[in-house]
Amino acid sequence: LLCHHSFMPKDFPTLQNDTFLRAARGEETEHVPVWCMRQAGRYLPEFRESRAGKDFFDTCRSPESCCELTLQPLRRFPFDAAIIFSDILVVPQAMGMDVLMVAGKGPTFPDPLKEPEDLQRLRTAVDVEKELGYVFKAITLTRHKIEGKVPLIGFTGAPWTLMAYMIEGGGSNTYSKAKRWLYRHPEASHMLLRMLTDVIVEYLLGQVAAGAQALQVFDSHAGILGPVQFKDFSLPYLRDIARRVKDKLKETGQDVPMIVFAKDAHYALEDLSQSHYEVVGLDWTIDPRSARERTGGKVSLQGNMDPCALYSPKDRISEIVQKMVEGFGTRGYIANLGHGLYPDMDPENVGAFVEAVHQHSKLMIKQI
Ligand SMILES: Cc1c2[nH]c(c1CCC(=O)O)Cc1[nH]c(c(CCC(=O)O)c1C)Cc1[nH]c(c(CCC(=O)O)c1C)Cc1[nH]c(c(CCC(=O)O)c1C)C2
Repeated sequence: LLCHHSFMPKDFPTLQNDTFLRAARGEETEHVPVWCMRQAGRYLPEFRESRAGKDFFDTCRSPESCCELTLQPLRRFPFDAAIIFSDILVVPQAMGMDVLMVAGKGPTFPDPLKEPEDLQRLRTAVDVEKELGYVFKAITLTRHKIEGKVPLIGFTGAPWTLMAYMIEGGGSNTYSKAKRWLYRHPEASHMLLRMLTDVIVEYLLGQVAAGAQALQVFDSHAGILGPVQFKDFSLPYLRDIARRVKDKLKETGQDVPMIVFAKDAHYALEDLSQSHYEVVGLDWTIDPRSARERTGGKVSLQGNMDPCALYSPKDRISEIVQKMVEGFGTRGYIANLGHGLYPDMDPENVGAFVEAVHQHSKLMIKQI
């Protein structure tokens, strides 16, 4: 990897607001930092306009488009972090699978994995620089264009979540095709999860070399697994990713906070807090105070307002935010939603959410 990326000084602008990075490390801040999953998304009219008539994955392959879409929410709201516009499904593409974005349906694999023999169709040694270099270019460009206003987050899908899409061929209610593999083909499942893990490690290291200042791993479909299957088929790979990325970064003296978001995996909270990630992301089904107790102050927490709370009037949003911040406490806390923004949400209410986090937390921190 070193020889590919040739850690050339990229002369990035100086970071002016490191609140998000300090909170990730559990350090003191003047306010609680806040960002939203899917903050670069369809709830913004300017996003819909930029994306209009263009293929989704063509957009992902254009560093200029990714940069513009990443910056759009920052022009409207004082978010404390940006997340690079891309998608988790670029990794299966890099491994040789076709993925199309079908309007009104979502991501679709025309030829999903059906049986273990299909693993032979996947590229074994993936050259991430060749297959995913466009993401690295987007990150480097965006890191320049963000002008040091806030840190830039890179991300990946977790092995289990990507495996689920590769077998289902798209979204699903039951994920029964993918879960069938876990019960019927455990060895092939582990082989696929290992292949994904290897690509993901290189992919995340490439993102950091390109300029990502934090990394989030999305295990969006963790909740469809129970505690036993999560321990067997997801957790070991999540841990392996953090361990290998961190060990490699240490060699070059880099320290990049990592966030794990295993949606609906409340049963795994204790394990997740001891899986080498600085931050554990939470969905809205977990009570803030009990999340703190169960993670024992070992990690920072991120989350977890129900996205649908954004349908409330603004004064109600402010009350909900206040309770949430009181529940988590202001130290080692990054405010976010429990999942992504939906396309029909009112940008004004997103602004109210961000403002409420800043306002309430500033007051609370002053009183400490
Ligand atoms: C805005 C967007 C994205 N992907 C998709 C869209 C909507 C389609 C469009 O704009 O045309 C399709 C798009 N991509 C995906 C889906 C979900 C499909 C399904 O499961 O039914 C859709 C509609 C798959 C996907 N893609 C992603 C996840 C993990 C997070 C999560 O759980 O929501 C998942 C599961 C990650 C993702 N995806 C995206 C980002 C960057 C923007 C940001 O967050 O601000 C990120 C981080 C961008």
